[in-house]
Amino acid sequence: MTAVHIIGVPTDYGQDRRGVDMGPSAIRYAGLARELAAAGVEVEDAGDLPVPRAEERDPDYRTPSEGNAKFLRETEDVSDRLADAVADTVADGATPLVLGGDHSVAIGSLRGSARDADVGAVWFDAHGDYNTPTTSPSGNVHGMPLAAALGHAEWAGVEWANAPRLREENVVYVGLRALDDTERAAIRGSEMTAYTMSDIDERGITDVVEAAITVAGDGVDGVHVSLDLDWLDPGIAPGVGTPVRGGVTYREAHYAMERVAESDVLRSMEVVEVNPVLDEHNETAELATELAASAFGKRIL
Ligand SMILES: NC(=[NH2+])NCCC[C@H](N)C(=O)O
Ligand SMILES: [Mn+2]
Ligand SMILES: [Mn+2]
Repeated sequence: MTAVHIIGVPTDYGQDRRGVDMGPSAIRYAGLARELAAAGVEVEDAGDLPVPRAEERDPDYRTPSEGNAKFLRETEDVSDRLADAVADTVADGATPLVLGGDHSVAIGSLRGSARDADVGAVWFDAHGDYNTPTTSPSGNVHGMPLAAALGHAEWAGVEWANAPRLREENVVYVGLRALDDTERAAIRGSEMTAYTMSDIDERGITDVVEAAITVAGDGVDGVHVSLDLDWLDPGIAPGVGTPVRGGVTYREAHYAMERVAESDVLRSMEVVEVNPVLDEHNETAELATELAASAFGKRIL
């Protein structure tokens, strides 16, 4: 029986809209533990990592070399603690399910997951999250975690942010549709594999997800799945801070998560960017809960 440990990370340091720190509560309230148990996994809720409120901190405390990256010191602190929690969970033989918070939590998840093993990653997101403190148009670290983990450009050698055993060759995007110009160029120049929404239109979700899991899992010990709720169409997932029209449908999303479960390569997972302040009747949190259950083996029949 798969054991899943839930780790809440109520952080909103990575972007400008308050409320995403309530994501872990909203997802739990939507019945996450019950849904996972129904999917046949043994669930343990490890609670939330303590995260000081952003209002008590100074976003601009940084050295000039850190460029345009807000709350970088706070993000370092959260990432360090999350990396330890994720690595310890994996060492215990369980699968960590990290609840964001914004997508900056991926820095800690990836670093922890790739501490003692080679890992790949599938990034289900509208965005590339491949900015650096100097290329970022917003200064928001939630637009940077993949570049941080891979040590791209100014992120190279930033020890707390790099995932030691994650290689570009094993990183795959699914569902991209909103990239900044410098970010687009960087992704093109990288060894990562990127499937856009057009690829899903053309090839279908079945084909794209199959290919993504194969590439991410090639020659590694396990795969990290990063699920940003803005991957879905905002019509069904309105509770996100940076919505982009033209996302995947309810069934496409479930199918993708069902394939994740079947592939049996999942080492760690995170569900991020649920913002209850922007949500409608908790429907985005409910969707996040359902999708996590599918990723951990919930089946229709
Ligand atoms: N995880 C996210 N929702 N990321 C959105 C990033 C948006 C934009 N590319 C930025 O860097 O600011
Ligand atoms: Mn996104
Ligand atoms: Mn993202």
